[in-house]
Amino acid sequence: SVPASAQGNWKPVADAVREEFLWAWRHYVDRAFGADHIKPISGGGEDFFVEGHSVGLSVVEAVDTLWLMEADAEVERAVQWIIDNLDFNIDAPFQVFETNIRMVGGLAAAYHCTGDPRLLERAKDVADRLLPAFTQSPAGLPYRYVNLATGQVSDPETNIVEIGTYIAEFGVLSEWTGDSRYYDLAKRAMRVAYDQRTEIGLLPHDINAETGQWRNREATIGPPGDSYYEYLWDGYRLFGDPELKQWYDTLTGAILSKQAERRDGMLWFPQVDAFTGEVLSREQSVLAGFYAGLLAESGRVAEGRAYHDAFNLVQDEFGVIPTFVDYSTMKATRVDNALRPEFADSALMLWLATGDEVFRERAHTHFKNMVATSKAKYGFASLADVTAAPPSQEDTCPGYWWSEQMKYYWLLFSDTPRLDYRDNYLSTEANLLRGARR
Ligand SMILES: O=C1NC[C@H](CO)[C@@H](O)[C@@H]1O
Ligand SMILES: [Ca+2]
Repeated sequence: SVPASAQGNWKPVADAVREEFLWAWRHYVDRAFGADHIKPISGGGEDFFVEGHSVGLSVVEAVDTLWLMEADAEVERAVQWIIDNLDFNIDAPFQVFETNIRMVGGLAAAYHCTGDPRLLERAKDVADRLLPAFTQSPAGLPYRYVNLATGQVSDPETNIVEIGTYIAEFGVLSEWTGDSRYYDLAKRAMRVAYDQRTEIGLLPHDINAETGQWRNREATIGPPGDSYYEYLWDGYRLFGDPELKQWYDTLTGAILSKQAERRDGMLWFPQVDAFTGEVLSREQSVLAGFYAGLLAESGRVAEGRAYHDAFNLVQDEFGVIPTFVDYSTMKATRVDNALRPEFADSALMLWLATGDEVFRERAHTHFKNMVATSKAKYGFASLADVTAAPPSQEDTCPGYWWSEQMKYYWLLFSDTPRLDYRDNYLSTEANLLRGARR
């Protein structure tokens, strides 16, 4: 039959995405409801943040996706679980960065979609429990862990992602509660890193939360550098802060001139020494794929296209993009892939920026290959080896699967009336913080 795209009719693909999501959701509800993760091969549940202390991560990550898919009875079930069970008074250290993008962001998105003030209360509650990580730090850079019950902080050996990926979630909390503390603490941490950019305008990625001193020399747009840059632009996009735009433009100018490498019309971003610009590694993390979308969103459309072209070459080569590929050899240097969503993330951003059908085609391939390789008895499984025939699965499904790629596919193919396609914002965890149309 004629492929959906040739008909210009993506509805069958949108229906397939929704069907797969609800199939996986029903198994999660039946077998692991309230667990952070389902184990999709055995049907069990597992904790993500702290052993023995699940906080319903997959429920919180799924709410806005269910809402956008108009699965309103399931939204109701998820919200009821949160109201009845979610209590953050847990005497254990939680990772500040992961708790913010997943739990603060997930609850904020659930509030944005449903308007239920009890969800905003819980987003504020868990954010307030993260604040000691910021306020206890002499340099204003958050420690990596905080005990949600006692406020005890730990681990200053951090990186620019974990000190710099808060302004979207903290910023909407400030906007929605009228308390500017959240925004101010998030921005202050970003400023510390920016003010220490090197003479060639690049940032190393590791930093000490107590002294503010750099802990390494390597610069990367992949982890653990990626969402620091993403949130500079996002803070400007969401709140119009011209200083954040100026920091983003300055650093992006340096990255494009000192950290980009062109090969056969494609663009790559090697790891380089932040002080000298010397190339240290040509390995590309699958997570770096988000950067193609960020470049396009922030007006560097040609560069965004060229970087997505590069990752599309990798997708064509491997079917599912390996966690690390060395682009000088096109060999996988890490063969697993934990259901990583970044290629689909940037496909959506590039489609929104250009309207070019090629990005829907690429995301369609990403979806088909995911179903073909990750589908297991009770849900979708991370892959241990994408180069094996067939690719081997792991008995785990990451929380971001419920928030990210299934939402990206749905928004790409469904033309849902529940999203303002012209003015919206998805966080780095794809939490919808602007653009829900109730
Ligand atoms: O920013 C992020 N980094 C890692 C995960 C997806 O790979 C997810 O938590 C989020 O997209
Ligand atoms: Ca992300």
